[in-house]
Amino acid sequence: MLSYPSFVGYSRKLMTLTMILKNGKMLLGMKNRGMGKGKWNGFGGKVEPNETIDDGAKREVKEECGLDVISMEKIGIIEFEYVGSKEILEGHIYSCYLFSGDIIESDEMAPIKWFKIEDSPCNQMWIDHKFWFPMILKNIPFKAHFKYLNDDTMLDSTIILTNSKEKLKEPWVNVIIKKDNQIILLKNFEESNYFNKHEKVKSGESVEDAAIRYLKSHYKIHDAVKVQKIAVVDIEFIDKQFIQEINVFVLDVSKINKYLQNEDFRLLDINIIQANKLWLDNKFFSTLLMMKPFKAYFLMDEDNILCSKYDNN
Ligand SMILES: COc1nc(N)nc2c1ncn2[C@H]1C[C@H](O)[C@@H](COP(=O)(O)OP(=O)(O)OP(=O)(O)O)O1
Repeated sequence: MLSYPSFVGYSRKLMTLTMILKNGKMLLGMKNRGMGKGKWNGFGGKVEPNETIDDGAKREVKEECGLDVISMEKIGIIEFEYVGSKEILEGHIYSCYLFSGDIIESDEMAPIKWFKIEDSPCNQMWIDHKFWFPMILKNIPFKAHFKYLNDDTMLDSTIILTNSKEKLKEPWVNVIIKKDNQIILLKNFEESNYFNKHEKVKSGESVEDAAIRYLKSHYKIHDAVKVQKIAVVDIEFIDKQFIQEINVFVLDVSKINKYLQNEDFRLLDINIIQANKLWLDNKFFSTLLMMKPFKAYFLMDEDNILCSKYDNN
């Protein structure tokens, strides 16, 4: 369901961006002019007409921070689009762990500093950085598109992993019980993200049967209970070889009390859920509670969402 935009009729400008890394740190320079002025970034710029993209990347590193690249690896290609422009900036993104020489600040980039990866100055960097940097660290090839309204407002992002052999899908279920304006959480719900734990679908079992099994194992429910499948959510972790397919069912018990007698659960107001960190993102619960079937896709690095897409058709 993850569709990637195409740019027929657009011109392209080739650019490079090299992230220099060493011992858990990355080298960043503060851009003092032109594109990205006032932002910390890796080193790079436009590819010149008579050079290869790799050579352009090495030249820019030398010009902007004085270092000679000994070896580098291209990890991703990012297409940057600005609303209203018919030019795509095609950024070739490299990692470099082997280099020589001394750091020399340039007119264009100063100061230049090593930052611990976990202390990167995110709020003074391009918004897109946090979405693709995990792939640089884990050496996972990717292709991405980021659509900007202006330098500080991103409207849309798409990331696809380009090395993925077709990943296998692993079906799971989850059942949300809704009572009026409240959601029922089981005692073992994930405190951090307000969601009951998912249950794996057994081999040969339908997702519908798994949903009923899930309900029966947690609540005293009537055999004839009707659950409604509302969402299929594909969750791809960048470093796992399978995609978790969560089939999310909803059981609305607003008018039926008998299912919920003597149970060990907690009721949570939807407004409270929406004001807090939710399972996945802010849009998920509100879309779910509209009760119209939808599909969603999330690309994750541990707990961080790198890309999310909804398909409500
Ligand atoms: C739009 O979002 C961007 N995100 C990120 N992470 N990086 C970006 C974005 N737009 C541009 N960049 C990078 C790509 C290049 O590394 C530099 C821009 O290079 P510049 O335009 O300064 O190119 P130069 O050839 O160095 O420019 P001069 O002609 O001034 O030498 O930023």
